[in-house]
Amino acid sequence: MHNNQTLQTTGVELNLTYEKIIEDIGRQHWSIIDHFLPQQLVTNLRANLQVKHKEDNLKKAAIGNRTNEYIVKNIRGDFIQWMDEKKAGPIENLFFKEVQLLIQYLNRTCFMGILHKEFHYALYPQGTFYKRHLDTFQNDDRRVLSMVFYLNEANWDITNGGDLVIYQPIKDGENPIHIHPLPGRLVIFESQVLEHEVLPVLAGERYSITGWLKTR
Ligand SMILES: O=C(O)CCC(=O)C(=O)O
Ligand SMILES: [Fe+2]
Repeated sequence: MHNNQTLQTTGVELNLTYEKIIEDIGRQHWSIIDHFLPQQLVTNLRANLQVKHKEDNLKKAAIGNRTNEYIVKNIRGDFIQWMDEKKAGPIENLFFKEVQLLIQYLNRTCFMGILHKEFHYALYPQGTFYKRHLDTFQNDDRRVLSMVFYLNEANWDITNGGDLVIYQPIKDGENPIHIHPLPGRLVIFESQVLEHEVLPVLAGERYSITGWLKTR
């Protein structure tokens, strides 16, 4: 998407993690980065989510946009809470700082024009899933990149299920990519291009933060 000349003229310091994301997305529309967030931050964000759950502050996720929502249990079964950056505490501030650094890099090196972001915590109890969908179906064509940060316990076992499946279009058909929701892992993909689903959680509780980088 750019060359070193661009990097020099924009005065951005080369960052290999961000470069990998840009390169992966250019080639295949998605990227996986393990240990994107520091481990302690993952632990603290998970604790935040568990407290919200315990205090009954999570709401059943809905389909539709934020002003016109309806709950359809056979499409998605997760519980969510939108994050409010203005009310963020120290832990969430660290999270938003990490996201902002990536946005700055994308805007300066690839001129992606990302102006907004929105994130929510998500908890999938055992037995829940999110059927195949496109993230821009919710009347939101401003979503450019989808990001999912997995916050599962360190001992999360892949037999717990809850894999994210990304349906990568190929020449004659599609190639399903199975991604385990391992703690500390970030998955980032093009919201307008890739259909995906969350397979049923077979055991345990699946924790994450999901969000979107948006234009306009
Ligand atoms: O949690 C995941 O792996 C994906 C969630 C998702 O697709 C969504 O919230 O739109
Ligand atoms: Fe999605």
